[in-house]
Order: sequence, then C-alpha cells, then structure tokens
Amino acid sequence: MLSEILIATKNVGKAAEFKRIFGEKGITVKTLLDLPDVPEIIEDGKTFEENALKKAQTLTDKLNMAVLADDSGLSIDYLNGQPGVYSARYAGDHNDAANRQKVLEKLKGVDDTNRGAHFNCALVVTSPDKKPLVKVGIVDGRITTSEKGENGFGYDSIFYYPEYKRTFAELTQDEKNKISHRGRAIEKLMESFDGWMKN
Ligand SMILES: O=P(O)(O)OP(=O)(O)OP(=O)(O)OC[C@H]1O[C@@H](n2cnc3c(O)ncnc32)[C@H](O)[C@@H]1O
Ligand SMILES: [Mg+2]
Repeated sequence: MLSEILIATKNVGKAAEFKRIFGEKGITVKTLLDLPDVPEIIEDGKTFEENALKKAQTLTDKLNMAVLADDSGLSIDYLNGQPGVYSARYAGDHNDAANRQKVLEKLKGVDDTNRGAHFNCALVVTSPDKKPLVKVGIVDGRITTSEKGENGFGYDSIFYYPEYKRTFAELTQDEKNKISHRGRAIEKLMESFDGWMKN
C-alpha cells in the first residue's frame, strides 16, 4: 500500500485538496512547496494530459521516485474552450484575481444560456521504469456575472454548479471534493493505482 506521495505542484489550493483527499486514505502528501529548490517546469503542452505528464516525468527522472502531477483548468464554451491550458496565466502572471476579472470581462453581456463552462483535471502518475498512469476528471457548470463565495481558489468564485445552486467557492472542501474535476480524477486514479504500482 502507498503511504506517501510526492505531488508535482506549487499551487497551495491544489495542495490543500490533495492533502485532504489522500489524508483520509492514510496517505501523506508532499508537494513542491516542501521542496523549494526544484526548478520551474515549463508547461508548454497543448493538452492538460501533456502538461501533467511533463511535470510528473521530469520529477520522476530527477528524484527517482513515484510522482503525481495535476494539470487542470477552466474551459469556457463561449470562448471556444479558453482559457484551457492557459488558465494559470490567462491575465499575464499567475494571478487568480486578475484571471477571474478577465473571464468576467470577456463574458460581459453574454446571457445565461451561453455561459457554460467546464473544469478539467488530468492526473498523471509516473514511477521509474513504468508506463505512466493517466486519469481525467471533468465537471460542468457556468460562469457567474460576479464573484461569489470565499472558499477554494483560482476560478472557484465565478464557477456556478447548478446541481448545488452555489459557486464552487460557496461549497465546503468536502462538498467540492466529491464532485469536482480533481475529486473525480482522484477517485478513478485510486481504483487503478494499487494494480499499476504492483506491475
Ligand atoms: O502547475 P502547478 O504547480 O500544479 O500549479 P498551477 O497553479 O500552475 O496549476 P495549473 O498549471 O494546472 O493551472 C491550473 C489553473 O486552473 C485553475 N484551477 C485548477 N483547478 C481549479 C479548481 O479546483 N478551482 C479553481 N480553479 C482551478 C488554477 O487556479 C490555475 O489558474
Ligand atoms: Mg502550472
């Protein structure tokens, strides 16, 4: 059984979600926030899967251990899938508040039926001499006209989840993890993880 995993992320919000989900399974999570000397990995892939693979494989090769990477983002129908893989840097530097404002600005005056959006998450685990394990998760919602809620991170306060009639930033961490793109991808990952590790 897995007892500790390194997650190739510097994102505090993601790290918190992974810690909670894996913690419940008795798995300790380390992230790049615990390893400040690891150099920046350039995310130049065209898909979430490509980027996640690059983040995980680079660290597996460097550290010779199993690594999980998450690449995720928001795809907006009205913007033909943007910001997509550019979600982190949509408004320039990685600035969550500026990114949200840019989305709200781009959708100004667009009616409710055309505000559909999706959070995507690609998870890749790599380990020395193994084929990578890849799982994806997606959740559908729509973009609000203003920010609502204080929880979560990134685009959560402008992502409305109709089933719960709240934005992701109005959900508790447990509510979000049950239905989020990341929560769904982790669930799928856990189903195959032990078998993959043994192979
Ligand atoms: O690459 P790492 O170090 O993991 O951290 P990052 O923040 O750069 O992460 P990504 O490259 O995957 O970019 C993801 C973007 O999508 C946003 N995002 C991803 N998951 C989210 C979630 O659950 N809620 C809100 N925003 C999310 C996040 O804020 C980033 O702007
Ligand atoms: Mg990134």
